Amino acid sequence: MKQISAIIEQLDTRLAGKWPAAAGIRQFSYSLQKQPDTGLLEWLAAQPCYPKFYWQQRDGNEEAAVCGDAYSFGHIAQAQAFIRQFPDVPDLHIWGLNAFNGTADDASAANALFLPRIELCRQGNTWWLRCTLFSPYSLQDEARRTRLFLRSLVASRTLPPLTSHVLQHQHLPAESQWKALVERALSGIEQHQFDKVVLARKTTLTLSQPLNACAFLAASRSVNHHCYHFMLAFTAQQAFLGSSPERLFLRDNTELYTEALAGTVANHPDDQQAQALGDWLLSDGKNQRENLLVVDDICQRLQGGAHSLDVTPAEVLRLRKVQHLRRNIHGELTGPDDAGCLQRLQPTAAVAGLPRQAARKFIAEFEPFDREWYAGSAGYLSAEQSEFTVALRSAMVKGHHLELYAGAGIVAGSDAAQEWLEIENKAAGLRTLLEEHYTPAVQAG
Ligand SMILES: C=C(O[C@@H]1C=C(C(=O)O)C=C[C@H]1O)C(=O)O
Ligand SMILES: [Mg+2]
Repeated sequence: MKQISAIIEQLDTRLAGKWPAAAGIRQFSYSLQKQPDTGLLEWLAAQPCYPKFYWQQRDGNEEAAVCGDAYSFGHIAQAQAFIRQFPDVPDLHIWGLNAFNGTADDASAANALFLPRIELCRQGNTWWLRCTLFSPYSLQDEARRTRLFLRSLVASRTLPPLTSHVLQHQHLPAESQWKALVERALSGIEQHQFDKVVLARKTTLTLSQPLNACAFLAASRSVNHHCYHFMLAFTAQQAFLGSSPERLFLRDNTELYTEALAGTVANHPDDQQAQALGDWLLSDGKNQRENLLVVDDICQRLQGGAHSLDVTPAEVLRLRKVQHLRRNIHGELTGPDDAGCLQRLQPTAAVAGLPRQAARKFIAEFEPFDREWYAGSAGYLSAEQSEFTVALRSAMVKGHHLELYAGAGIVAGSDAAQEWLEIENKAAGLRTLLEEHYTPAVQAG
């Protein structure tokens, strides 16, 4: 990464100049003349600073590795207000995670959004490095701190192979509790407390060695196609990561792109068999209901915030372990308001249920663990464009432990055993990277 070290040297020289001992913000951008020698994830893996965040858009064209926090935000409304304060710095990007419960109105919500000191980005075949200085007190002090930070950056290394293997696993809820929970949800549906509730499971894997989160994400990225790949490393031992197929929203000025991704069947390595499963999915009443409830929820939630909503017919999205029903939703926003979009859309009925409040109450009361980052969102916001993925097919790395999350939408007609298989298949997207021979049973259909 010679180019990167050359840019860092240039930056250092710039920062060594005279800076006002007053509040301020500055941004410097450098384009890379050619493709860096190693990937952005490899570069990020080597950096000894936290937090650090990685993101790759699901079409594979946009990638970012960002680190060092120039400023952090507990709520997207604060992040948005910050960006609006500086219209003369149009490229301010704030990256990170919103927790599942992170859209509560109180601004004390503990989300993990930050304005990075360094961003290394790619769009198609164009790479650039951006450095941001911000201080509410003294740019002079901040320039000095940033120079120290730049000196802590190191060259990329190749990622270590994945050598951890699984010693044991523990499901929460266990299969018998899951069945009881699904029955309880079905009686809530029968009694008209709600139409849909999404129930999830946390599986703790005990590993033979601590897991390198970047190497794990790289392994996932190489096989789990058509997904967003994201990781927030909090410390050297703790990181939340995932490979999710689901867009929460993309905002391009006032254009809004979102989707209803719900309804699931297993995938099959054989194309014909996969197609037969996909055809079954398209015609299955329970899965169509699951998906249409998400469309209803999103359209209701966007009322007053967006108009000219357009919903495409259902299509099948084929992933490595599962296939889903997807309907794309496009609308025109009344204004470029990311905090408003998040508030309206997170959590959608694809990960919570419908009506939202009743479903959330059921989850809070009966799900036997705290979702934390799972089913929240991961991505970025900026003045012009913002995008968040739903933080599914995700896991928390905690040294020797990996906590894997997976959930399924329960609607009238759901069967507890089938829904268990569905979450096994969803969790398999990450789990099989450590247990090659782990094969959840193929779902009926
Ligand atoms: C809740 C999850 O996935 C969601 C639930 C789905 C379903 O029940 O069919 C499908 C896609 C996702 O919206 C998960 O992966 O954990
Ligand atoms: Mg489902």
